[in-house]
Amino acid sequence: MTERFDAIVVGAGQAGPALAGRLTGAGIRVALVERDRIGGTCVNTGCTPTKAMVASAHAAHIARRAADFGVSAGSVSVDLAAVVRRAQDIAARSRHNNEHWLEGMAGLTLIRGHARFVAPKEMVVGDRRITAPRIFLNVGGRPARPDLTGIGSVPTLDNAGILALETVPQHLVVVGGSYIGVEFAQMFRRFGAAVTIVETGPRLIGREDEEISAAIHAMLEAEGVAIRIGATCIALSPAEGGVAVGLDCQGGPPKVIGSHVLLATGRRPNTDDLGLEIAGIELDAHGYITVNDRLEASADGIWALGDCNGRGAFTHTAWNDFEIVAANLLDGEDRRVSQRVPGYALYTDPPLGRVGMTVAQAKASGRPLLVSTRPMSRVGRAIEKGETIGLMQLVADAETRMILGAAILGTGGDEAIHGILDMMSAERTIDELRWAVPIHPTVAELIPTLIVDAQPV
Ligand SMILES: Cc1cc2nc3c(=O)[nH]c(=O)nc-3n(C[C@H](O)[C@H](O)[C@H](O)COP(=O)(O)OP(=O)(O)OC[C@H]3O[C@@H](n4cnc5c(N)ncnc54)[C@H](O)[C@@H]3O)c2cc1C
Ligand SMILES: NC(=O)c1ccc[n+]([C@@H]2O[C@H](COP(=O)([O-])OP(=O)(O)OC[C@H]3O[C@@H](n4cnc5c(N)ncnc54)[C@H](O)[C@@H]3O)[C@@H](O)[C@H]2O)c1
Repeated sequence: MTERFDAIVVGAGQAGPALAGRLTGAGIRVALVERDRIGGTCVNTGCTPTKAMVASAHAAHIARRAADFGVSAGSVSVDLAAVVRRAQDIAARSRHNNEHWLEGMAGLTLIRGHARFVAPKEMVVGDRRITAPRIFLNVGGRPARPDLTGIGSVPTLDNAGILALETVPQHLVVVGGSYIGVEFAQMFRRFGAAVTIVETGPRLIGREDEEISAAIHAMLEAEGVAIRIGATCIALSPAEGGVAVGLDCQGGPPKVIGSHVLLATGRRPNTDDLGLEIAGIELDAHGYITVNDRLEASADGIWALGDCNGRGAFTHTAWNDFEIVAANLLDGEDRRVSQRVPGYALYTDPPLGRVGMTVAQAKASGRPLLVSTRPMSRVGRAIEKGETIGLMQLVADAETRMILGAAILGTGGDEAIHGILDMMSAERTIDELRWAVPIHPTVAELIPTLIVDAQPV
């Protein structure tokens, strides 16, 4: 027998549960289907445990640097099992809070299992058949597994597997020098592992401006991370003491031997096992569900939210997708994903806070620009904290005076960037931001100075 609901939500990651909450609150009967752990990637194997581990790595780093601050801390050692336990406990608390909330949600039927379309508005989950006039897909993504020669012949780690390690690897080879790769590389170096990053591109985190990539490269090298850029991992094979990582590279040895290998070569959407073709739901060339500006898919009555729609790759973008869909359906609003000012942080230490365009993107747009850059070594708060690595940079349109983008790589950069992100969201000009009176001593207090110092490009 087919069970009828007013709405089906597939995936209890970052958008699904919140949407279920709003829908049930409006008297809509919802089936929420989750095949794995409530909370999805962010809570279980992404943001939450990794940022908890970044905090442990920071503690080890500061303890080693204690003498710089006139403090004696003795010798520093890291108990990885305790680090991981702490991170897993924090993730479990978050997951349990979510589970508790969903289990008590009036009007919600929580179904455990893998959902798949069998007709345009009908899905099967195990031996249950469910149908609803509206279906919301929040199915997220998973690590891409590159097609490397010999990949099946050796053990490899991904962002989930690495959270199960109990001892510090002797030598961790990180394949992929982008967001996931550099966060894990720095933290495992600080836990005491030898670390080598192997990156195909000519620089780390290639989507950022060259100055940012260069500063992060220098910071990691200064901590002892070996970096092989312009080196593509093409093969993996067993070697004495671990894994041989075969490289196609211009310079340097064609092989790196590590005790462990982390694959951080990107993510792919969970859209290949949903039966989307049966429902007439179109995908783009990379497997993301095609959506319009209101996050409606190509088939009537279907929405796609979060990482699976390719319009964002972050927890806050998944959450904003929920806000857009809920506001449009329940509050009579006309919210669109194109209204979102894109921002994110990379949690190296110090972190990179980013919003809007890079300087390279702004230059490519052909506008007249104002650009301003300040090294963190000229920021009082950073000097006082003994953390002067990094820089802050802002780019604005010289004619309209609108801020186009900014980066703050430095202590507190993930927080300070909001001073600019909020002004961009409110569509205010640099002239208005210039007259803010920020608090001293902070990193954000230099934002008006950045504006005063901006030069035409
Ligand atoms: C290591 C790492 C660190 C990260 N750090 C950050 C960070 O610091 N900040 C940040 O903003 N983002 C970060 N991200 C990205 C962030 O985790 C994702 O953008 C976010 O989780 C996306 O949420 P989502 O709801 O779209 O998908 P997910 O959280 O992936 O949730 C999708 C859910 O759908 C379920 N599902 C899939 N298919 C089906 C099906 N057919 N039937 C039933 N259930 C199904 C899955 O089991 C999963 O629970 C990180 C990611 C990784 C991997
Ligand atoms: N702080 C955050 O918000 C945060 C942190 C981690 C991850 N994430 C999310 O996770 C997503 C995925 O991150 P990611 O870093 O895995 O992917 P990515 O797509 O950003 O980068 C993958 C990197 O791997 C390299 N690569 C691919 N194949 C290779 C090979 N064979 N040899 C060497 N290098 C190779 C690519 O050149 C690229 O630099 C990000 O887009 C981001 O949204 C966010």
